[in-house]
Amino acid sequence: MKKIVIATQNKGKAKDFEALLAPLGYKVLTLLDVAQDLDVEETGVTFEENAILKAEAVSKVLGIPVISDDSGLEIDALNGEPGVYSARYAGAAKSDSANIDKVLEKMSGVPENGRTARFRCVLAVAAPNEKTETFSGSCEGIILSTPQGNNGFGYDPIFYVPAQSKAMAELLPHEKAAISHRGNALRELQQRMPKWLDEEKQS
Ligand SMILES: O=c1nc[nH]c2c1ncn2[C@H]1C[C@H](O)[C@@H](COP(=O)(O)OP(=O)(O)OP(=O)(O)O)O1
Ligand SMILES: [Mg+2]
Repeated sequence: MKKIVIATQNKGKAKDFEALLAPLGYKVLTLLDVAQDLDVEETGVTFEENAILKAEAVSKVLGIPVISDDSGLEIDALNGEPGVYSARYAGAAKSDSANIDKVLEKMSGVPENGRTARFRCVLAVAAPNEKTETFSGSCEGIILSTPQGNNGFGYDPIFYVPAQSKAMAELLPHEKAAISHRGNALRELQQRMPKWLDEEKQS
């Protein structure tokens, strides 16, 4: 089976990537499997910058091609917050439930037609001696006023997907994969697969 390393410490992302890549015949490994303490500081101010920082740092340390994911939630009523700060919105401890509470508090009193938002995902593909490439995807939704559903991770319980008439956290992994920002970015990557990544398929 082909193996691919995703440069992430996030278990929720790992599950999303498994749902996306297992059907394509890839075994997904993450930093949780191969380099638990490899933590890259996210000093960029855009998803692209942070995705590139993570992919290049991890590819350099491991000496192999990797894909990184930098993603987050943009809420129109909050001028695009939490954006690139989504993981750290309620503090450095990176708590999903504290982040959700902070969003719900800031959005209290905002009527339904003003609760538009989107998830964004930028994937960066880096390899030793190759030019790093990025791919992006988004997914439109509405911020709920109470959490719904137990699947997924992060802000999924407060992100309503009109196209599915469900919260993201109510979708099954393959249903999320079909419509998510991460799925859309990965499909973009597949369309413009860097040759050297395609050739890298390990057995
Ligand atoms: O599908 C998603 N469903 C719900 N929430 C999501 C999703 N995708 C990103 N998000 C939120 C979670 C986290 O608060 C932030 C990502 O931050 P981000 O820095 O990219 O990831 P992270 O620090 O958790 O892991 P890592 O950097 O090791 O990949 O956006
Ligand atoms: Mg991060």
